[in-house]
Amino acid sequence: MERKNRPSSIAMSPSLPQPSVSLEDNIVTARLPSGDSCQVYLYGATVTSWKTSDNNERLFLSSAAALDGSKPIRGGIPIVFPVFGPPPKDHATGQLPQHGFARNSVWEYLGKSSSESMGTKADDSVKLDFGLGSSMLSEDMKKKWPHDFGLVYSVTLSKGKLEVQLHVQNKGDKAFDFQCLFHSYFTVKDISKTTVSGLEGASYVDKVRKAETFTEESSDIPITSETDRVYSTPSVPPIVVKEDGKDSLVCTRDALPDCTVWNGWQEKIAGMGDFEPKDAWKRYLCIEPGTVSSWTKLEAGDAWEGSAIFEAKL
Ligand SMILES: O=P(O)(O)OC[C@H]1O[C@H](O)[C@H](O)[C@@H](O)[C@@H]1O
Repeated sequence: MERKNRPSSIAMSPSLPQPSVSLEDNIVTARLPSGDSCQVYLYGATVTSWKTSDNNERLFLSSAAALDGSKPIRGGIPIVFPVFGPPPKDHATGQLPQHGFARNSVWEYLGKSSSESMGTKADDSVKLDFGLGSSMLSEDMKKKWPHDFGLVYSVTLSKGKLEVQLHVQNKGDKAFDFQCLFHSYFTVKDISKTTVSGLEGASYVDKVRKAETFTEESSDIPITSETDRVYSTPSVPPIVVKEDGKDSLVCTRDALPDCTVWNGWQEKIAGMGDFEPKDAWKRYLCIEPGTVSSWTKLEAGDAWEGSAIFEAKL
């Protein structure tokens, strides 16, 4: 029957492109309408891929990286927590593995949120949250670091940018000390044409020169041999990687006063079983923002947050 005064159909606005997020085989993949994408393994909550809309892979991942949970992933952005490097034997972290347990624990995917578009424009960023708590550690690890803690790691992908943020909560009744760092491996086209600026005047511990402390004099540091330095830059200026004299990556930091600059060079990389191809030392540079030159003390019930934003320029 034909209805009188039939309401006219409501005009629908064409649906706007949204970020897509999937969880498959313990890997979270996010893609923006702009074409930017990232991939995060629940193992270590390690970001293993960050591609900008030009389809350029910004992170270096070794082709021999163990991706089966048998050891930390070589490449991408492993998370260092609660200790950087070999743990000092006389410290509460003394029994833990190199760089702690966060990079070789299985994290939980807590979900995604995207920027509010209010239906007026396409969402242009997506935030992925991952959690790790004391109850998720192996019995062995719990014994080695018997603290009640909660970590929330957020990875935010937006056009040309990747933000990583770590929230640390002390859920126990005793204070604990920690260090943390984002051990980011970036791709570079040619290490011999790569420099790092933003560190002039900073003091650094040079692990290649007997772990002695120096002051950086160069405004544009060339990487010409094995480099393994922990810079302390309390005023957190942006750190800029330049390729062929042009800015290729800018790293801005919040509450992360230190930054390691690492390239193992030919000989060191030759001895690393999970680093392939062997000539890839020419095509990667680790820029690792963190807080590692001293301990951060977290009182019972307190929380701490640190973050870094990586912006692709080229
Ligand atoms: O082999 P890993 O435990 O992953 O450590 C890889 C590198 O991490 C940091 O950058 C350290 O400063 C280096 O000394 C170390 O070689």
